[in-house]
This record gives sequence, structure tokens and C-alpha cells, in this order.
Amino acid sequence: MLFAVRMDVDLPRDLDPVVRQETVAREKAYSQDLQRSGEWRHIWRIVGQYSNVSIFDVASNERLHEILWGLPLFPYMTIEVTPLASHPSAI
Ligand SMILES: O=C(O)CC1=CCC(=O)O1
Repeated sequence: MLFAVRMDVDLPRDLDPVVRQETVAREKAYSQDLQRSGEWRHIWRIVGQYSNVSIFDVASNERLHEILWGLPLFPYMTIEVTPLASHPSAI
């Protein structure tokens, strides 16, 4: 099942810089593990924003929920999920 997911990150200005650095590093490792496994197919930066658009290929809605819930930056994100279907004009 394919999903487009938009993640908008909003880290508090007063967040401890060490916590910030560690959380961002854990987010990168978590994301790259899922990219290697094939569940996180694409991640694109939205130009000019601390946001990304990602494509996930997962077995179920529950699996996507589990992945998103486990993001180290999850407490600081607004997430929008769009389920995708094949387009009849796709070649
Ligand atoms: O920087 C972001 O867009 C948030 C993020 C998601 C996965 C990752 O490595 O960073």
C-alpha cells in the first residue's frame, strides 16, 4: 500500500540544543533504516520549509501508523497522510 506523507517539523525555540541534535540524529538513523528496508521509498525536502514529502510502501494502515508514531521527531510534527492508488494514465 502506497502513501504520500507530508511532515511539517516545528521544534521549540527553547529546546535544549543537545536534545535537538540527538533527536535529529535519531530521526535520520530511523528514516535511513526504513529506506534500506524499502518501506520508506522516497523523502523530498519541500523547498524553503522544515518539511518533507515522503512516499511509504507498507503492508497496512497499522504499519504506517506504527512507523509514524515511532518517529523521534513525532512530538514536534504535524503529519498529513494521503493514500495513493494507481493512475489510469500511468505508463
Ligand atoms: O527533516 C525532516 O524533514 C524530518 C525528517 C524525517 C526523516 C528525517 O530524516 O528527517
